[in-house]
Amino acid sequence: MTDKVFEKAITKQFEFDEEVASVFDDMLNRSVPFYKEMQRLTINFALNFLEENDKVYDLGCSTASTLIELSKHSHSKLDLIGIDNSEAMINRAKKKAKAFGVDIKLINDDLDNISYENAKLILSNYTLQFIRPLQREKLVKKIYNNLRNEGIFIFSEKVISSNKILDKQYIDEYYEFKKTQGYSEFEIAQKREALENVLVPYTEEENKKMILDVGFDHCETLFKWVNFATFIAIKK
Ligand SMILES: C[S@@+](CC[C@H](N)C(=O)[O-])C[C@H]1O[C@@H](n2cnc3c(N)ncnc32)[C@H](O)[C@@H]1O
Ligand SMILES: O=C(O)C(=O)C[C@]1(C(=O)O)C=C[C@@H](O)C=C1
Repeated sequence: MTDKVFEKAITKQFEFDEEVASVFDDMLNRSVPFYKEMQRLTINFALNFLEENDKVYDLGCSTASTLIELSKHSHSKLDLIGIDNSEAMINRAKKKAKAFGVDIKLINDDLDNISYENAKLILSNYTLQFIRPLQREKLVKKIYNNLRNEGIFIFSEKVISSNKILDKQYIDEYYEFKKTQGYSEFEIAQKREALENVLVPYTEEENKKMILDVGFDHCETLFKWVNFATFIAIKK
């Protein structure tokens, strides 16, 4: 279904509710530049590190697109677990996984309430940005603690620039992208307002610092388009 969520005047902050979930795959494809390429890279790099029966968690899995693609491309049997606190997203994820014949454990809960023990790989694309900064640091520490030695964390985030002039250019460039995807200036402005204080982006450097501060041995940028970045972090 096509995303028309912000064609009408907004009455509340952005939420991953039934209305958003029903158009989410289209929303993400049209709102995140190179989303499909980012997903392809996430999967290819993930597969380099995975072996038979490894445990893989997707934190904020939404409709389970990434886990379904990972499963389709893996030659080994993997233990796939997706977590999302939006019931509407998890319901869609369950239907999609069934339709694709993919075995994924899908859990409708807050990321705080679940242990990701013994994970070889943790994925989290465009989810940390929705976690309050204090909680975010705690969650990243938990991710580190739950990963096995030599475990991998791949995550993507909307990012800002610490340079005010460049940051304004980032935003302008991103809104130009949204226009090319068929969003009107009204829809863009409405969504911007709805996301205010809900999506809290860090700079690329702040993201890397947060990762290294909790103990990861290595963190680097795998992919970046202006204000969207994908990172890979390795635990020793
Ligand atoms: C932008 S979407 C993620 C997109 C998805 N990773 C993908 O690539 O298709 C963010 C997701 O995180 C979920 N989320 C946000 N905060 C959460 C929390 N505290 N616990 C669990 N899920 C959360 C939302 O419900 C939403 O589905
Ligand atoms: O920042 C925006 O305007 C976006 O649309 C980005 C973004 C994201 O990065 O998650 C925000 C909410 C939706 O989940 C889809 C895309």
